[in-house]
Amino acid sequence: MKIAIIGTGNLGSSIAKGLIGNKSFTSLYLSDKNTSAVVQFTDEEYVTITNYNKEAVMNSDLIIFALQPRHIESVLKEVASLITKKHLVMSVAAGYSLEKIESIIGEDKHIIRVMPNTAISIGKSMTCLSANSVGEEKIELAKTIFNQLGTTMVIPEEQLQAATVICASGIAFWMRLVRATTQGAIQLGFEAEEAHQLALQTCYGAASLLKESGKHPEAEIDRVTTPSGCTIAGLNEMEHQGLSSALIQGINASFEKINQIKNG
Ligand SMILES: NC(=O)C1=CN([C@@H]2O[C@H](COP(=O)(O)OP(=O)(O)OC[C@H]3O[C@@H](n4cnc5c(N)ncnc54)[C@H](OP(=O)(O)O)[C@@H]3O)[C@@H](O)[C@H]2O)C=CC1
Ligand SMILES: O=C(O)[C@@H]1CCC=N1
Repeated sequence: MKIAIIGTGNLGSSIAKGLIGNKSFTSLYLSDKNTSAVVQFTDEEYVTITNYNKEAVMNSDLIIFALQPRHIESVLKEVASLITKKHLVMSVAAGYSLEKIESIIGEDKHIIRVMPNTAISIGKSMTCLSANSVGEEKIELAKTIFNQLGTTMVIPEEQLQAATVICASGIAFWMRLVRATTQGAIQLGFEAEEAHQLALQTCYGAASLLKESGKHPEAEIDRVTTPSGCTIAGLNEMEHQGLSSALIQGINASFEKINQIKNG
């Protein structure tokens, strides 16, 4: 498959890294005003780095627009005349609807909104997908591509904002929890690097345990909380301080914000 990524910033370069790691393309165009985030891929086979969005579109079948909401409209207009019914167009822009994309490139085009997270660079993204009606024909192809870079879920477009908060912003929320645990461990006497390793492997173990056992988190928590022990003392204090409530309120604030993000 001939793929182009237009916009190679934080997410575009992460998608590029994941695709290159998988060698899942016949050619890959990486196009940006400033290509510094992908200069490391200059010598990769079948990869072309360019400043010309039109060149990338003309040489590709699948075009992934990885631009900020305030930039995507002008870039879509720039390349609209080159996009045909043969192309599959994907957008990762948060809050930028299928309807808006259709209004620029035409509703007869295959369009899929894709919401990955930065773990796509290492093939561990949770990626949500929503297609326009024509794009439904290509949803299996999209799943095949992104299943190689993690796990996918096809959802209605109305849920894509919520999925962005839980999965795309969510990776930052989890990282903050790892960081806070590290800070706690340092206070208990570990060196910073040791503290980081302890927090990270424990977080990885918790996620892996839930994934592999299929159990509810509380069932696993019950196996850890010795009666009158230190775990329940810590958990209850965290809840007295509002841990679950803070997380849920943060998720709600993030959701309110994403619903305000417009293309401007
Ligand atoms: N970062 C993340 O984890 C996630 C981001 N998203 C969404 O992905 C999109 C991209 O986010 P992110 O990668 O963080 O943003 P970045 O700003 O890091 O990347 C966007 C890139 O597009 C470039 N660009 C701007 N205008 C043009 C143009 N006319 N032609 C070519 N390239 C251009 C920017 O260049 P310059 O900097 O010079 O303007 C920049 O390098 C956003 O819509 C965001 O909502 C979705 C999920 C996760
Ligand atoms: O913070 C943002 O707005 C973007 C969308 C999700 C992740 N980054």
